[in-house]
Amino acid sequence: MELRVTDLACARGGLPVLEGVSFTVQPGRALVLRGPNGIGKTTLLRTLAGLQPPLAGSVSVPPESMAYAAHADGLKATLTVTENLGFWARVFGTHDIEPALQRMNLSGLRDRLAQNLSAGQKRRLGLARLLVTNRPIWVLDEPTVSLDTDSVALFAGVVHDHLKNGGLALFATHIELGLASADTLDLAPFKAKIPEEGTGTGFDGGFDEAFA
Ligand SMILES: Nc1ncnc2c1ncn2[C@@H]1O[C@H](COP(=O)(O)OP(=O)(O)OP(=O)(O)O)[C@@H](O)[C@H]1O
Repeated sequence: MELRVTDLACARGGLPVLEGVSFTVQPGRALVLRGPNGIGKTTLLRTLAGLQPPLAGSVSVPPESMAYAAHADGLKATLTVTENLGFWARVFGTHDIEPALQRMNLSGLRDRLAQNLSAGQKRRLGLARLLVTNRPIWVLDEPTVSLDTDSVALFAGVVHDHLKNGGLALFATHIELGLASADTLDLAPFKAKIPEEGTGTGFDGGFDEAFA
């Protein structure tokens, strides 16, 4: 199943962020979204994953085909590693969590509460969740944050296998994952022209600048 995005426009906090975004990702391929902080990588991924509606344009596959992993790991703090994975396996209709535990090197931590995991271990659990979703399209926002070198390599291997099995992946990341088949898309040309620009206030319409 290919992912085709056509003339997509998206907004955050009521302001247009990106417009005219078009690309296609074929099965077995990965696309890395690039661009400076605040350009709209997270906003685009959230829109693709169906967490917010687009302002315009279309996405060729439904959100139900996608597994989305955001900055926040979305873990249940008071459940153990296996309970967390079991929960997600039930949500996504799969059963066997053992391969995911082993693949993300979590077997030795299976009975630890999620709240007692280190940042990198939490991240590995968040990524193990991808493996129990059984969904063909992975939409990943900065998936390697907090991971050490070994864990980044582990994760790259998991993504590689996903692509080899006909899945596809979309990332926002500044880290080089060493995936031979990864293409990149620079989002700078798609920055939305917003009315606040050029009013002489020096404020470019972004909220992060307002609170800096
Ligand atoms: N909840 C929000 N309400 C209002 N504006 C927001 C909100 N979240 C983000 N924004 C703004 O929307 C714009 C796009 O943010 P987004 O998080 O998509 O960028 P990004 O490219 O993912 O950035 P980074 O590389 O820093 O993660 C930024 O100007 C940001 O300040």
